Amino acid sequence: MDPIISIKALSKVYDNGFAALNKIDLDIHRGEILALLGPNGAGKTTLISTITGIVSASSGQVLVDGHDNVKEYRAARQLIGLVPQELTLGAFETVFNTVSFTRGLFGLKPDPEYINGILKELSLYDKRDNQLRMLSGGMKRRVLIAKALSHAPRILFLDEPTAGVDVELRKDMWKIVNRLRDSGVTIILTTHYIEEAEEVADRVAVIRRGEILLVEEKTQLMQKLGKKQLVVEFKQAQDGLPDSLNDYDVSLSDNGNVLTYTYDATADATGITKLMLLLNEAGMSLKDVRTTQSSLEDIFVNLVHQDEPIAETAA
Ligand SMILES: Nc1ncnc2c1ncn2[C@@H]1O[C@H](COP(=O)(O)OP(=O)(O)OP(=O)(O)O)[C@@H](O)[C@H]1O
Repeated sequence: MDPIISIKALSKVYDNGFAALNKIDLDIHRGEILALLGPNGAGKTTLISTITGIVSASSGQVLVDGHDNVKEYRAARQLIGLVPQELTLGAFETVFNTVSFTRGLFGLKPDPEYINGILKELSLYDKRDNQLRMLSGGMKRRVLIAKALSHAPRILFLDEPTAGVDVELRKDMWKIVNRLRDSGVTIILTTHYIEEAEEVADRVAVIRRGEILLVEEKTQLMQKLGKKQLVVEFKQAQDGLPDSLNDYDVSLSDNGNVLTYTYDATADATGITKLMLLLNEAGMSLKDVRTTQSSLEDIFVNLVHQDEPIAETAA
């Protein structure tokens, strides 16, 4: 199937000479949830802004369902809903009118029933006649989501949707994301909450210094890069390990009380059965055994912070 968004050699150099995107190539599949992960300043917002036409690219091309996002801006933009990171709303308009007006900007006929449905889903319905300036920050964020959905877009961009929002909104947001996904909407989100990406995304793209480091199915990424460890606790501390374990990636810790074996969980033979036999033969009695698996967060930190000092994390 054709990608719904096709990005080719996309670069952005800001007026001050800073290169925020460097020849990005990325295909976004129809109906997927793609999480864009990257440290602060990696270029996530610039990428989203360039695709949605808020920022102009320095070179390269973006096709949105076949429409060039510059030459056929209206056709491309029509397909896209964007929930920006910043609260960008007027003050005196009412909730309902703001959302309805945004729909009108896309050249669509008013549809109060549809708009009211969105407002209900976002717990904004009883505030529909309130002026925006009367709303709390969380409620304003809900209005931004309602605006983004006002023209029933086929593609939804969420830039840091849950940064600083309360638990209720986070839950509502994932409910909406799931409903949209079930109806075939493609969703691209940036997040600092890696466990969120781990939970909701189908694919993960890691971006660093304006370059895509990798883009991969989440489950494959975790299998490929995720290491599994078997942790064995002994009944008695061990002075060292027998030679029979020389071929194993094992280490002793905790004053000889704990052995850790790192293995590839995707391999046909993990070596665990043999290892257990060898430990038994060596007379090493076990008190406890458990396994641990590296999370997407471990993988991400390893990837992104290779050869550079640890950057700031969560916004
Ligand atoms: N208008 C601008 N002019 C010059 N540099 C800019 C401009 N906007 C962003 N940048 C720089 O481009 C880089 C990428 O910024 P961007 O906001 O895209 O990153 P991000 O990955 O979204 O970061 P964060 O996670 O902090 O939101 C940063 O170094 C930023 O300082």
